[in-house]
Amino acid sequence: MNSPLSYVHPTGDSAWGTYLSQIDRVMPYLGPLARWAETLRRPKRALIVDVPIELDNGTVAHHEGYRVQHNLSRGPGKGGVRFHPDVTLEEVMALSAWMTIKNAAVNLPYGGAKGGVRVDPKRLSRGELERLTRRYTSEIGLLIGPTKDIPAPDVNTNGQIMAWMMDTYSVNTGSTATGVVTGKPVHLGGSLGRVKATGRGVFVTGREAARRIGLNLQGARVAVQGYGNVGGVAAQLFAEAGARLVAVQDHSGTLHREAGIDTHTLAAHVQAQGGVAGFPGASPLDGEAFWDTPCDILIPAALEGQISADRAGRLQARLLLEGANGPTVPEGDRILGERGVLVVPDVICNAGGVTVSYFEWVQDFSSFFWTEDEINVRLDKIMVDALARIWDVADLHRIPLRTAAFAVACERILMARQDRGLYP
Ligand SMILES: NC(=O)C1=CN([C@@H]2O[C@H](COP(=O)(O)OP(=O)(O)OC[C@H]3O[C@@H](n4cnc5c(N)ncnc54)[C@H](OP(=O)(O)O)[C@@H]3O)[C@@H](O)[C@H]2O)C=CC1
Ligand SMILES: O=C(O)CCC(=O)C(=O)O
Repeated sequence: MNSPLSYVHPTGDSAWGTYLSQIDRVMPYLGPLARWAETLRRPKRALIVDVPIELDNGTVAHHEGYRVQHNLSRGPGKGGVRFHPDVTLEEVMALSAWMTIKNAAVNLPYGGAKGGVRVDPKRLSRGELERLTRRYTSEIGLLIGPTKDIPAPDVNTNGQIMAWMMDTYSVNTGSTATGVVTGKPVHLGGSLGRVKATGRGVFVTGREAARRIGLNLQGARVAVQGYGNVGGVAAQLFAEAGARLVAVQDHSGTLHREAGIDTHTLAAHVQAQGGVAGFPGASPLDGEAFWDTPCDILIPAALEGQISADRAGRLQARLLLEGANGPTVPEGDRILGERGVLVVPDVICNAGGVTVSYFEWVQDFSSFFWTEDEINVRLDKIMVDALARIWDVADLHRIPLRTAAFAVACERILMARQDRGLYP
């Protein structure tokens, strides 16, 4: 293929390269729908925006922001917004594509989208963060809307940022548009259960996978990379089920305690100190040694590309639950398969967040709100049923769960593409 667009031929283990290799692997299972598969290799549209803000010291700083709508065949775009100093267009493209696959894998009526701003939010004051969020929202206002594309939290974004996004969009359009973002505070049209939903989904898929391979959660050793929204909640739910957190890592440090780390005290420490480093209830460990820690379940819940070929060859777990998006590079994935490590892939494992985002969006449209129990029961059922369907396809073709999840999702996406046709 001869294309001036660099995204068609990414290099190395970039997130977009990882995604494209996952598409390559699903091709033999698409039958006649393979005719439409090229559409999955190209984002439908990508917007790059300049986000200027006045800093507290009076200077003006410019930040690059993105919103990518990878595919809208099954419904409006849906996916989070990331604030991180390493965010790139190519990374947001990959994250938006994984949203397309994820939303279809759990059968939500959405396409896939994602956004990001290249900024270190930890260096901004609250006022600077609010100005950045509002300006970014206005800039991507061309694309977003309750029936067009609905952002949500991702790394370094939260309910407060969603509240500012909702307010900015509402002011700009002269309406109260609660349905323009999900992951909002509950008193502003948010849903009960959304904050914990991604970690809960990781736990539910992990519980089901463990049951199927005969791994008892009682006493199981869990290692978690990233103790934020996803990793922190998943660790707490596994601990409540009788497992013990033996190792944890974030940017600030790595901790180990064979007898188990108290997940609630650690969460309070992270909240107060900004990271796991210095937590008195465990011993510090060298960062790379995290990947050699004896454990039964490993949960990468930080960023992409963490499980390299080398780490895949060393890690000790029987079960790998991808809380993060894209944590495993293709060669790492191949090695894990050879070593018999069961990988529950991101596109199903961390789909609990977007599932409860969908519940939030539905509740906003009807202005009728559900109880937390109703939400958790429905979430559990959707995750269990989606995993069961993917497991059946994996068994049928003797393929990894990731390829099976892509097969289920791509069939739904490409059927929609085929039936809608190409021309307006
Ligand atoms: N929030 C959601 O609903 C969803 C999130 N996800 C995915 O889950 C992952 C985590 O997101 P979320 O929990 O929301 O983000 P948070 O910002 O809440 O937490 C991210 C965590 O990852 C840690 N981290 C970041 N970089 C590194 C690194 N290089 N090494 C070790 N730890 C690191 C952070 O530590 P530190 O603060 O020290 O940098 C922090 O503990 C992402 O891949 C995200 O896309 C997927 C589905 C939904
Ligand atoms: O809740 C959502 O809409 C999207 C969450 C997200 O960004 C993700 O699943 O990666």
